[in-house]
Amino acid sequence: MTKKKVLEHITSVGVVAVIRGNTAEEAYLMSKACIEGGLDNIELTFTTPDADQVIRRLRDEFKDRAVIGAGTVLESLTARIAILAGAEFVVSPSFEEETAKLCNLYAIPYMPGCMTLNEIKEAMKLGSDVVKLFPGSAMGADFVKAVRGPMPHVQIMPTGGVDLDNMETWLRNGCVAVGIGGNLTAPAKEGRYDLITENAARYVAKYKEVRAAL
Ligand SMILES: O=C(O)C(=O)C[C@H](O)[C@H](O)COP(=O)(O)O
Repeated sequence: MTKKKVLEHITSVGVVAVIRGNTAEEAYLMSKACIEGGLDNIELTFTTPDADQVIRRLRDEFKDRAVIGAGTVLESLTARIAILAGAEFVVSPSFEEETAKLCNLYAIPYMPGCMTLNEIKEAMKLGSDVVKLFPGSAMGADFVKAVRGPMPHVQIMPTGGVDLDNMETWLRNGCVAVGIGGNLTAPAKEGRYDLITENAARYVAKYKEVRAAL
């Protein structure tokens, strides 16, 4: 998929599943459960053991059904490994210039975590079409509304503490998408992947409902 199509897909589904597995198998099963629930933007984080192999496995199995990216990419070497494994987008908890350049070189969307206007500006100057607000819970949805005053063109995706209850406020304040980890995948602790599928379907439906009302 082209960079443009990946970004369109992320912002049209509006929800990114942040997958942080204790094992590679758990991360694979979490991702599969989300895709089965219609949440087909998968951010496979690099705290997961053998994350690159999980990305490759997901790409092989779901390449026509889902967009598979990499999360918790702390530096450009990890970004390159992720891209070689098939990652179609790259997410970091902070902004990292070398990673931005590397992603641009391979035409891969880079969504870095930003907490200040200067970080957002630097990320956009280096080609990030969507910036992640992280940790979203520490900043709050009012931050997004305020930033979009002077910068109405900025596309923000909050991550960290987003759930089914506060998602609407984030979207109403101007976010283009949200990233959701723990609140989506918690049932994996009891091996209840069926509940992850249900959660995923709820998040996708909620996004559609809120977007239609905006
Ligand atoms: O490391 C990254 O690149 C990340 O994307 C961090 C994640 O956004 C959060 O770990 C998800 O936070 P929760 O939804 O509260 O579980």
